[in-house]
Amino acid sequence: MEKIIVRGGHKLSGTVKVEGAKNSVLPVIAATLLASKGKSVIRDVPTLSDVYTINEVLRHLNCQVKFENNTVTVDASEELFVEAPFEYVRKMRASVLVMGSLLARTGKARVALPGGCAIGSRPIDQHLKGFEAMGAVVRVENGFIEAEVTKRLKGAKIYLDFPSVGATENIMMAAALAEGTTVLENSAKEPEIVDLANLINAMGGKVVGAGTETIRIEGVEELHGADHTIIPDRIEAGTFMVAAAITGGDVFVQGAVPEHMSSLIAKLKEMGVQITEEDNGVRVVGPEKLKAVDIKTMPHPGFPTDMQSQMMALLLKAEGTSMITETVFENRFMHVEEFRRMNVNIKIEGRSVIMNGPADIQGAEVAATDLRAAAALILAGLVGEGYTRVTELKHLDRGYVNFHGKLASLGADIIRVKEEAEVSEASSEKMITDINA
Ligand SMILES: CC(=O)N[C@H]1[C@@H](OP(=O)(O)OP(=O)(O)OC[C@H]2O[C@@H](n3ccc(=O)[nH]c3=O)[C@H](O)[C@@H]2O)O[C@H](CO)[C@@H](O)[C@@H]1O
Ligand SMILES: C=C(OP(=O)(O)O)C(=O)O
Repeated sequence: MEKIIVRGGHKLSGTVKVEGAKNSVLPVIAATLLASKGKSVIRDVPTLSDVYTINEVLRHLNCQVKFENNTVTVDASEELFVEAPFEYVRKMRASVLVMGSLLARTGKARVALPGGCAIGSRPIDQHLKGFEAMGAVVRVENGFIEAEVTKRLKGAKIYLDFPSVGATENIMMAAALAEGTTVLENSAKEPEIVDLANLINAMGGKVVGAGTETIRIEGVEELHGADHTIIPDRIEAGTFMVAAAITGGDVFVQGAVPEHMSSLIAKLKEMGVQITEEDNGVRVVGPEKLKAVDIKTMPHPGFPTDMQSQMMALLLKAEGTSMITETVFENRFMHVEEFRRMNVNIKIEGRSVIMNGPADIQGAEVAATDLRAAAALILAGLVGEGYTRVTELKHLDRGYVNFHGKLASLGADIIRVKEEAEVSEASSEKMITDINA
């Protein structure tokens, strides 16, 4: 098992470059299934375990997929298979995003039931409601969801009960090849939705209104491959902005798009963090003292749930009482228990947590409970007294490329080692002196 070891107390400075967005690339690769002609070339693809998983899903569905130099090339022109088995869906819930494209292309899709995960039960009823409205018959049998349509999907008017990101994406993909027009109301407005719509349009599709709450998709007979570059990852960018802020550092986050992060920028400014929008990125300067604020996660453009745990790390160091309310997922506070090992006092009250800072964070052995929790624990470790050792890095690798390496390049005292070879594999000169302290 691997672990990341971080020793707190270093201000970060320098430039860090943001990767392509994980939450964009997964639906975009799923959408390449829609192309019955030509190859799709997807650029700025991060080397994340989730990307390898979605590529495997496509290969399993009879596509040819190449991944080199941050570019994924997909040829989906052969007849497609229709089943995404449990082994992939278990690894990554976003595998369910192939369902809309498969159903539209082949008239059938079989996807293993995704089940819950550490952050909540995560049902997909809104995805299925959309497919049914377009004429599909949906069954759940033997642990699989099966959707089938006798002829072609038909455009429909669909209202989502909640602006679900995945449901908006899956329905958009299905509607792209349906007969007639689909109007999707109360759709998600995340930048990743706009990125997916841009790809579908580049493939010959007709999607308007992505990024607003009403999306109109006029179905076309056929789509072709396209060349598309993924937008920068606003959550990775936000995580490095918090890293700069928490250490009182000065970091340029290259590639960060401020318009994608207005709620985060507003909250960081309220806390006293200096943020300057520059050409091709944002510069973040952390203050001597951080101010406490309250945060409520919401669908975009509200505060992103995917930044909730990282903000919790930052608010632990703020002066005064802060409250975070999580409204998107019902169980996204698993990291609180791990933070408590670091000598901090966090109270959970229903869907909110309350903190009274600044905390005297102490290094500890902690385990990542999910992807963003992994990042948050490392962020806390950057300002902890002594060493923090973070395990369960499979979560981190789903969403961050070389996280420890990027932090080290900004001056953090951090290494990644095999657990049993903690000392011999340590590469940091600074840390190796008393790594077992
Ligand atoms: C790969 C990807 O892009 N993942 C992101 C996507 O996940 P994902 O697409 O799964 O998130 P959704 O927006 O669909 O889910 C938000 C909430 O709606 C509920 N829900 C969703 C669909 C449904 O049919 N029924 C239902 O009840 C979910 O359980 C959850 O409580 O958006 C989330 C919310 O911004 C982010 O945290 C994830 O990082
Ligand atoms: C929850 C997340 O991702 P996923 O939906 O892929 O689990 C995330 O990116 O924080």
